[in-house]
Amino acid sequence: MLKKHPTFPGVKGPVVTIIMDGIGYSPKTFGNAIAQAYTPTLDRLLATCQHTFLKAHGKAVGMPSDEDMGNSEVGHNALGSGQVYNQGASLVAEAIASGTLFQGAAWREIIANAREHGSTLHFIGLFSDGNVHSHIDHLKAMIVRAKADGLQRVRVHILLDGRDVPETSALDYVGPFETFLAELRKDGFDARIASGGGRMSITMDRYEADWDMVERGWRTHVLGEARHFESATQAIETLRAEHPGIIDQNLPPFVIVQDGESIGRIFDKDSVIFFNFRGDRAIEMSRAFEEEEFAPFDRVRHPGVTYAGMLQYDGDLGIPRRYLVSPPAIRDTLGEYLAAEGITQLAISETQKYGHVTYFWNGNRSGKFNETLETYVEIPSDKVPFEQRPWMKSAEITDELIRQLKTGKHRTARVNYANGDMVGHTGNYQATIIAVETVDLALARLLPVIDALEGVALITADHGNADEMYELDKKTGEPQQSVHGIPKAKTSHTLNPVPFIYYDSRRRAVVTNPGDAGLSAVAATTVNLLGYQAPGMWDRGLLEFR
Ligand SMILES: O=C(O)[C@@H](CO)OP(=O)(O)O
Ligand SMILES: [Mn+2]
Ligand SMILES: [Mn+2]
Repeated sequence: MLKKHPTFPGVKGPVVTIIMDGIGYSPKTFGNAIAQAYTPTLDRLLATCQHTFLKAHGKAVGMPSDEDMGNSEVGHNALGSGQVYNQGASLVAEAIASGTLFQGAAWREIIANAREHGSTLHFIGLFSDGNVHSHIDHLKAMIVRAKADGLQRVRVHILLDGRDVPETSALDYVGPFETFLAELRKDGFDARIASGGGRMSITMDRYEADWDMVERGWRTHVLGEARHFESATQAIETLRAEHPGIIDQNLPPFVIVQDGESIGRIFDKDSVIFFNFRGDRAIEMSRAFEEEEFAPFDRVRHPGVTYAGMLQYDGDLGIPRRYLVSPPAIRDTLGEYLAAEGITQLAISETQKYGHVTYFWNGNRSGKFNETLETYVEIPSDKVPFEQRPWMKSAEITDELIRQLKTGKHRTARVNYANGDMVGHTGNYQATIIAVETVDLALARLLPVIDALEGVALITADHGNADEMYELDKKTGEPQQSVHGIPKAKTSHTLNPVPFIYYDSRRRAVVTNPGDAGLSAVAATTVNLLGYQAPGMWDRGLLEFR
């Protein structure tokens, strides 16, 4: 239970946390869609409200190093738990370095199964060093170990990135990886890339936004049904030539063949490792492998394999059953404390970010702590490339959020506006400016309602994205120019901090930041505003009450 705050009785109205996904802060204006956008509301807030900037990347959110950008998983975990845990990226790197990954039951079962049947070990996952969902070094370490453990045959199903790494960098990963595999093959070990495709085209759907993506992935990896190529390099080069301007994340699926036959279909008795450590985009394919009865699409053939995820992706539902590394044991979350205290909570977003404000927010658990106290609202996302609809569902989310707040039922609320991030990931600058303006407009509608209810808004973000729309040169920090002198579009998140704006027309507190506060400070801030002290394991809040 929470202890009462010594001096502050709590605000009367709702405490609303507004997460502007992918809206970080950079003082640079060139290539910064937030600076370029017309944002009268954000400008006014920054001019008139107490605010600070929070760390949203690197060690401040549990990533291995400060070179690692932030992402929605680690960002919402920190926001929703008030704590910083060593995250999947860190835990897997450590488990490989110490060898504990290979001593665990899951790895031993994967190996024993393939050895016993002389079958194939398949790896499926995001093929880059982005460290948001996966890291190619983890994949390489496991292949080396599989060979040392006596396996004969490995097949790798590569999901091309271009979203956490430069937008057309796939060959920078494929080339060296082919050399790496060729080296391992010298004494008879048979390891090859078997299939692949862009991560936004196959396999890595999330929150059941588009099961067709997963079905295409299944047909590609498992059934070997996609366009045939002799090699991944040939596939990528051909598909790029046929789709001018396409970026890696959208490349169509492909299957590698030899003598007209797919070299890597997945059969009964094979072993399969999904090597992403992040869960949202790994859950659906894991379900397709694990579930006996499966409704989302027709699998045609459901091979009986020994399946493992890099981590367990959903702690509530136990997906997948077998996993190589235990996920961070995120406990004592804000949601859990509020539920125990009898405080109502509203979580709302559109499909693309729905799990962010529920599952990630609650420490990677999909259930509620208390059915009657918690209301979760999902507004269905459009199924289009988001540069074509940069406003996404922000108006509908705002309509519903306003309606819900006016019922008076919710003491707390959290909302995620996806625009800055989802449109930022397309690399389309013009559309991203519209995305940011859309969020500004939503704030303009929402804040007066919160004010009228005598509530407070905490306006922040989970990490940057729209704040840097051009790749920056590592040495100079200036935008990289392409051959034509045009800056190179950047699709990934950034290392920038995020704003934290305390919107309270009654100005009941002042913002204090010792200088190094991160996203984990928001949970304590929330309970303080409700009139409670934060539990001891949380990072301290950002407000001092007058
Ligand atoms: O789209 C995603 O999966 C990631 C980028 O890899 O973005 P976010 O962390 O904002 O969800
Ligand atoms: Mn995000
Ligand atoms: Mn993102």
